[in-house]
Amino acid sequence: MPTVRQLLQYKPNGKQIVALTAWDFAIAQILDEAGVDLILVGDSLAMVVLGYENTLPLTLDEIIHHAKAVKRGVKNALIVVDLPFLSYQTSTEVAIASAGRILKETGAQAVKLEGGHPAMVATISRLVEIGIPVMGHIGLTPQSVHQLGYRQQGQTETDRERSIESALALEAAGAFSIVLEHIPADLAKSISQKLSIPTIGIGAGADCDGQVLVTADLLGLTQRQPPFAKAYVNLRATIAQAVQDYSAEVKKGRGEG
Ligand SMILES: Nc1nc(=O)c2c([nH]1)NC[C@@H]1CN(c3ccc(C(=O)N[C@@H](CCC(=O)O)C(=O)O)cc3)CN21
Ligand SMILES: CC(C)C(=O)C(=O)O
Ligand SMILES: [Mg+2]
Repeated sequence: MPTVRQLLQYKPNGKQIVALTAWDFAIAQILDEAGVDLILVGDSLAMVVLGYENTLPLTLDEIIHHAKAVKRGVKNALIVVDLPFLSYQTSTEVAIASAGRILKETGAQAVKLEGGHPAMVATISRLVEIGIPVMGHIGLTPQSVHQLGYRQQGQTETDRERSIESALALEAAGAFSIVLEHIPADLAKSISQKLSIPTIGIGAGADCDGQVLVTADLLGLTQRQPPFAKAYVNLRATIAQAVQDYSAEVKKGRGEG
């Protein structure tokens, strides 16, 4: 079972980190049995599972409910849980209380917080100090959708420099890894080279130290997905076909359901 410490050995050993999101027992069990290194209970579940327009409405209670189910399905992978919008931004004390609830109530080993500005870096430093492993997340931070939209970040020179500064500050604060979302591949490569902790990319090119994807996108369950998300199977079509086959049998009076 990769602990946070073991995961840190991947980069020096030239090993890529395989990460995916999960939101319930069955999905978590399948990913874990397939050998995924890191399972993220991402707040994207607000959109792909709960049908919200963006990730903002998700509550701490809701993500804890899902993270507990995920934990029951996992034997080996490291479990990281997203802190939902406004469960950590208002003060370090609020962040400690929220992250503490996640570790205590779900059994997950780490939390992820969006942003790399000085106040967030200070909060992360305090969380790490009290024993809570933290994953950073910079570039496109979906909890700031009303300011950023879902456009690629890190395009201007100022923005590139700010991203690099944030990444270095997060590493110095003790983050064990950083998600780089929707930034140019050359910027992600340069950040990855500057850091000793592993970067996990999503829409950030191949030159990161690992990759993460929203599992609903990988499975072809989502109707609207980001341009960088690759579906490896079309489960929407597979499920629709199975439901049609079942319906046809029931209507003929030959179904068992
Ligand atoms: N299913 C799913 N997959 C994800 O990867 C994901 C979520 N949901 N929800 C939370 C965020 C939102 N993400 C997104 C969503 C859309 C784009 C997208 O369509 N970007 C376009 C145009 C954006 C615009 O201009 O508004 C692009 O070309 O960058 C990117 C990332 C990534 N995250
Ligand atoms: C896309 C990943 C990094 C995420 O934060 C999520 O799924 O919520
Ligand atoms: Mg998230």
